[in-house]
Amino acid sequence: MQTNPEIVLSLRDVAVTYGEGKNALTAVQHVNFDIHKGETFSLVGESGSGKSTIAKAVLGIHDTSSGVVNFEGAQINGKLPAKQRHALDRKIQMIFQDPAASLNERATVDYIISEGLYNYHLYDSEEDREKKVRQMMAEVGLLPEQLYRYPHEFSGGQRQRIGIARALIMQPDLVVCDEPISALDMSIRAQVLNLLKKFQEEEGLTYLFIAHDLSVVRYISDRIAVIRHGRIVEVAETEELFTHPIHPYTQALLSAVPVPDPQLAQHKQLIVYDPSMHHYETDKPSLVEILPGHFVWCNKAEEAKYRGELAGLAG
Ligand SMILES: Nc1ncnc2c1ncn2[C@@H]1O[C@H](COP(=O)(O)OP(=O)(O)OP(=O)(O)O)[C@@H](O)[C@H]1O
Repeated sequence: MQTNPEIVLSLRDVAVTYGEGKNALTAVQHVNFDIHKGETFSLVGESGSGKSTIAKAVLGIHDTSSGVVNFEGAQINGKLPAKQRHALDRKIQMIFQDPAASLNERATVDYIISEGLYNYHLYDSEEDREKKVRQMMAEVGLLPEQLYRYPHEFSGGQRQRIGIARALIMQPDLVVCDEPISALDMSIRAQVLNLLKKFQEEEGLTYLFIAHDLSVVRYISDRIAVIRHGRIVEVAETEELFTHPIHPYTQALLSAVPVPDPQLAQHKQLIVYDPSMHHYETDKPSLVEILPGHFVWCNKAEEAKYRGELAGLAG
């Protein structure tokens, strides 16, 4: 791992609230993480845990109620000048969960993939634009004769390829992938994941990846943040998280999927979930670095317990 990687995105103590007054719901709070250039950072958690809310805060679709979102060194939450917003909307692209719902059914593939190029005048001539679109189509595995077809003429997997082409033709610095394969048939999920991986390797792309499927997250991610009830409870590099899940919630989440990993199975037997650990009255919990690069949301007593368990494991 690089010692001083470039940080593309950073969130500091971010909270997002929906609604107002007595109907207000704080969907996420105390969200802290950095994403480095070229990495895939994933948010994993159950439905309703706040994954998409974090994505919306990053994309500026929903305001934050507190905290700071920094992108390439500049703060991007709160009210931004129109020019800065416009520039950001090109640099941060999104790949959606449901390719059927996210594509304009009345537009041809040519138009859908070109739309960002039109909006940002990213071509020299009509010939240049078409060349860019055809090149992008080839890269995502679509055929030249499909250029003037409409989304309904494609399968789910092909539609997601159109969605990927539409996002990546903008040469973004960050791509937010919100459950990009969960609406697809099992048989084509790996193809689409591999396509995303291929682009990352070729272009050095940075991904904020959202999923609830742990095997997908394990396959695609460099680092993972586990979200529960709107808070990050654990952050670590992928294999570290899967071999040493520390927070009881992460352990519970991981034990719900069959992972053929003896080390993990052994670890699961050693740590027993103790509900008394969730008494937060004694002192305020925070995200504590329990192992290098491995953070867990805990208070002092829990921290001591986790460190004790790890020492026990090591000894
Ligand atoms: N527009 C909204 N208005 C009010 N509450 C909302 C809104 N969007 C989300 N929420 C609430 O915020 C919380 C977090 O939702 P969010 O969609 O971020 O979760 P998620 O982890 O992405 O879930 P899923 O995996 O189902 O997409 C939930 O309690 C949800 O009901």
